[in-house]
Amino acid sequence: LLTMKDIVRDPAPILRKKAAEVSEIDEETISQLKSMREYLKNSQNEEIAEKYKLRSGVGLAAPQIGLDKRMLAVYIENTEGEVEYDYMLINPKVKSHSVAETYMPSGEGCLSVDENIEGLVHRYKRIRITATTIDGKQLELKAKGMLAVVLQHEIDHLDGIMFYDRIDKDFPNDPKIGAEPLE
Ligand SMILES: CC(C)(C)[C@H](NC(=O)Nc1cc(F)cc(F)c1)C(=O)N(CC(=O)NO)CC1CCCC1
Ligand SMILES: [Zn+2]
Repeated sequence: LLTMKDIVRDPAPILRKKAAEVSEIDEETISQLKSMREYLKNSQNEEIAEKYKLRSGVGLAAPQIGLDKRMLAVYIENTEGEVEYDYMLINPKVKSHSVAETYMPSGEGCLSVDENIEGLVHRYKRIRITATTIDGKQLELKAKGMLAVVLQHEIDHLDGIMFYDRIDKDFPNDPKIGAEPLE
């Protein structure tokens, strides 16, 4: 069971590395990716999160648990506890994206960053990605809104990019022209 002690904190070299492509989807890779998804699911369950002191997460990239592998998990429940997004992606790749940008109005955080860093992180409003799933199938995913933001944040982790790298140093809280806040 993954807990907060398994989550690598900034600054750590692995968080600044370009993660390696997953060449073979073996049993170990599948179980590692499942444990990442399980962390997110557990962290959104009140009793389990409380019991194991888990920070409630919506996405997790393999380097954040010390794995040099290009894979990520996204798990988002809505307020009624219904699953909205549930993905385990291997070798994800952004194939195209909108010109339009969006941002989380309250800024972003990160499970690997303990302090709050203020400022807007601009992301593409819509993205089209391809990835491989744990059953070895190719998947194409068109994402917008929250899912697009989470996927971009996690794919950045696979490229050694932290959310705060994308905050404007001079005008951190200024929305870019034409960017719409995530509703
Ligand atoms: C770091 C943390 C604050 C825990 C963040 N959670 C989060 O943003 N939850 C959230 C946001 C909403 F807008 C509405 C809602 F219902 C819940 C998160 O899990 N991550 C995952 C992470 O660190 N992955 O590496 C950071 C998010 C910032 C933008 C996308 C992922
Ligand atoms: Zn993060």
